[in-house]
Amino acid sequence: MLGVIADDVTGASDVALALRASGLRTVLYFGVPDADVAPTDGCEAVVVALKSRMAPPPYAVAESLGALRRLREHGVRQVYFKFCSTFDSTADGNIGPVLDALADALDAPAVLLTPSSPEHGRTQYEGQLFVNGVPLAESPMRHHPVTPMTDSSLPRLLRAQTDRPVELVRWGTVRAGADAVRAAVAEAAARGVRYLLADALDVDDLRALGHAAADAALTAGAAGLAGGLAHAAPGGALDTYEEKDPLAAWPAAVLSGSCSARTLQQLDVLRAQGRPVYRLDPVAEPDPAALAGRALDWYDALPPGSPAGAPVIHSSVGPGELHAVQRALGAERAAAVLEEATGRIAAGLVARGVRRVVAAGGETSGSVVAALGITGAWIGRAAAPACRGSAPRPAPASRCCSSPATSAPPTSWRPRRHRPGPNLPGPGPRLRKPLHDGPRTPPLPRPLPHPGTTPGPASHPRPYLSPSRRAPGSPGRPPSTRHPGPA
Ligand SMILES: Nc1ncnc2c1ncn2[C@@H]1O[C@H](COP(=O)(O)OP(=O)(O)O)[C@@H](O)[C@H]1O
Ligand SMILES: O=C(O)[C@@H](O)C(=O)COP(=O)(O)O
Repeated sequence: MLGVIADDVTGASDVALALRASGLRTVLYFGVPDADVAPTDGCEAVVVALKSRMAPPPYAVAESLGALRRLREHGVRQVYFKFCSTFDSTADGNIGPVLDALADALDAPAVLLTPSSPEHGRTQYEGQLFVNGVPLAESPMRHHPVTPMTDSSLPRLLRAQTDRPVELVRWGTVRAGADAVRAAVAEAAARGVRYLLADALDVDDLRALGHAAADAALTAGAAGLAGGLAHAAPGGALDTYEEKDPLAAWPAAVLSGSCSARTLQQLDVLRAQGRPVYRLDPVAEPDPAALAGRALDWYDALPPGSPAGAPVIHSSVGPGELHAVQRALGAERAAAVLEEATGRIAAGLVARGVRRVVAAGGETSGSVVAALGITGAWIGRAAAPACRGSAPRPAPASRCCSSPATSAPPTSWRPRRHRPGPNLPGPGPRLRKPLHDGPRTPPLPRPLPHPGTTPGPASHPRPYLSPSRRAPGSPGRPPSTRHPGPA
């Protein structure tokens, strides 16, 4: 069984989707599963979503090792560390430190890795990372609010984060197939090389790499290589999806904290459709609870039965406005205020009857999932490229987390009509069984208390919020909101 440790929520759902699309019955946990949960019953792949991408390295390492321990207790022998296809990180980490810790724990001699994910427009050639054909440092990722990427050289980026030797597996070797890659890895490992960044331009390259790493204890990368590994994995028999659409017809809302170029395009489309749109302004109101309160007041004032479509609450802005906010509040504080406020808004919307939350942004989705107390999910069909539907437990809302970086251009995406909170009937539709996977699907996992939280169904993963990222007086985590009816 394959175990995946992912550094954020959207990355985790991205990789889970890649595994599911390759036919592996895949379960996704938000946070490290509790010790007495048997997440592997009936699963061929288990994904643990952490919120460690932007945390201090020691926290990211500890969380990743906690996830590894739990996965191993449940029979996982092969581990994939999922990081972002745009290598989102700082010079301190967290990709290098987490790789080092996992490689030591698994006694992995040399680790094959690549952020290449051609399905999402990411390719690696001669160790350079391209985003839709543009070098990473020239792509919109250079403006990321927290991890701006200003270098396209993957060896240079990784070497800044680890002392261990890093080399490339060049495209010619990858193209020569799995045996050639295996030989190159063995030869490099014998010379003491520890990380091999593999070029990959298309799905055939990723499959060659997946087959080459089929027996490796540790492999790493984005969703692309995970798909290659799944292709090489035994099992993979789950080839049909139930046709039911779990996301249809329930009250919906869109929450966006991503400032990616793609998200801004998507928001433009929603505005052009005439949807009610509310922008969070953390400079005008830096208290997360009050900021959330203002947004919920706006939501409550929407006319009942508005045909305009699902309302949108966002903080997404282009680079100019982003820098203005960050100058006023500091980048970390702005992010912390907005993440906490967005979690509170998600909880408030669910309390008002919203049952479908579309969340844009990895950190943002992490806050939403934590605030809603969603602890695990079976993976369903992609609602759109890089936009995942899942059936969560406990189930205050169905959700769909979108990775702005990898999601589809905004063409026809159209959440259903908005039905405002005050006039809603009681509980929304219930999820009677895991969606999509049909009769062979095992029962959903029990709720997963995060280490350090009170065990039991009311607890949920605690996202990382360092004291410096918390707004003054903020508890660091919004209160959990329970579904008004049974899950
Ligand atoms: N207007 C804003 N000003 C400052 N920071 C912002 C603003 N809007 C969003 N952010 C922060 O930027 C970060 C975006 O990260 P994330 O949600 O992971 O999106 P992405 O998937 O695009 O990386 C979050 O921490 C979010 O709170
Ligand atoms: O690999 C990717 O690009 C995605 O799976 C991913 O990690 C998305 O992160 P966000 O852009 O923060 O949503």
